[in-house]
Amino acid sequence: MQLPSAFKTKYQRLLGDEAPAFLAALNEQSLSGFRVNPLKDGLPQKTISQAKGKVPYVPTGYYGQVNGKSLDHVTGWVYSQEPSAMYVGEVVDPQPGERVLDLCAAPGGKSTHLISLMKDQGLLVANEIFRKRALILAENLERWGTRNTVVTNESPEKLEKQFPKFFDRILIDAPCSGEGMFRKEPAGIEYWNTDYPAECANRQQKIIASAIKMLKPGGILVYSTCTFAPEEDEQNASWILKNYSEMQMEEVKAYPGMDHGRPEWADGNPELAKAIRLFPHHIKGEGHFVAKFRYGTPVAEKPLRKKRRKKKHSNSYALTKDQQELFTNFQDSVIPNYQPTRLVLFGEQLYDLPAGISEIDDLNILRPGLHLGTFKKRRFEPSLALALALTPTEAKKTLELSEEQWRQYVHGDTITIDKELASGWYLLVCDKHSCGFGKLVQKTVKNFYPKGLRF
Ligand SMILES: C[S@@+](CC[C@H](N)C(=O)[O-])C[C@H]1O[C@@H](n2cnc3c(N)ncnc32)[C@H](O)[C@@H]1O
Repeated sequence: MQLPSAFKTKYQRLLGDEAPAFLAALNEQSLSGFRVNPLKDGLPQKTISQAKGKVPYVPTGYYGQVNGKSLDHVTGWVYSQEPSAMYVGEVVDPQPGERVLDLCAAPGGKSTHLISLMKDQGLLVANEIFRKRALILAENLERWGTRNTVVTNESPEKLEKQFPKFFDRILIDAPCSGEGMFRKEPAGIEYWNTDYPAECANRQQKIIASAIKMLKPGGILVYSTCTFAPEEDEQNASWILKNYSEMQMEEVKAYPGMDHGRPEWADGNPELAKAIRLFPHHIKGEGHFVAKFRYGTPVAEKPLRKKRRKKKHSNSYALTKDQQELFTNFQDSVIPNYQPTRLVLFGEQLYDLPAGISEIDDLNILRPGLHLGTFKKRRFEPSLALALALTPTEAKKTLELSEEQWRQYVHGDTITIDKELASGWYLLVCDKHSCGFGKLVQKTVKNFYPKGLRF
């Protein structure tokens, strides 16, 4: 790998004797990993059988690669994520029932991890500023099968106005100079110049300022980057401590192979050693920095009688009587135990909006919770997202597919079965993986797998 000479000189100066090992590690192969999905009803044994061991600091993490066309991947039982990046979610440590914001979330590695740790209870707002990337984020979260995640496509400045002092935890996985990913994504080297880290640091401070306004008293902010640059790492952590007297650093546990933050690379404040650094010459993974802060002390929560703003949307998202009946009929016959939190209608699309979020009018929302399906002329068509959010035991009507039939299904073919079954909607299941809905008419399963996802 051809590293810029100014980059090498910088890290020779900062790392001294360690620099040769550091620079040599950047010329080695990057490491792959994956996390398994605890929201699904079982383990992705096929993918796990090809793993190259467990990641010691992430209970759901493995070293190894995922086949993007495998049943495990397509149905969201695994997420491909670089091993160092997996530690960030563990540091955030979100709890079931909390309100959590992943402010820079696409493509969704950390969001899928956070909602798993939350056991899909509470509220995760996964935000991405760029629309194209936000669409990928929504798709990855859909595959993961989460009910309580809302995907927004907003700037941090816009969100701060909607959610003042709202979140228990916020993750800023900041857009950065990406030095830690050079060996995984060498194209990033082309953007690098000596001023780039300072430019990124400036942008990161604006994001941090917005995030702090959205933290509840006592709330947690985790700030992470995938760069080695002190300007974006310790110097930004120090900027937080200097500018926000309520923000205190919390110790991030350093597992074997992890380094502490380097106070001497900022203003010497010993608190900065509470952050951690992941260097590729010390750990099996790419470069990362993670710092954790607490915002003041918690105050007792007021009962929820505060009136935030007029609920002008309360009727605009409501279902008509006919639509309500169509959905209830589907629910009764296929998923009688599914209890929606709040049904909301966007055009013809029906969603289940998680509890805890009401301010949806003024936000650019790509996914207002779980997509349940679409109303067509006098019928309701359940979505792939709903299928992926259900375990087979949650459906009253399931249809077992062989792996070969599943391949036909994701290819868009109709499937013929040899049993006599009642016509209607079925949750399609292959080797315990819920994989979509199919409509049985006589012995033919009509294919509703989205055209854009077929392969
Ligand atoms: C490091 S990536 C996030 C990776 C993601 N957390 C994951 O684990 O998959 C940083 C994200 O920040 C977004 N971003 C860029 N500029 C931003 C800004 N000014 N405010 C908020 N997010 C921004 C990028 O588009 C990018 O998706």
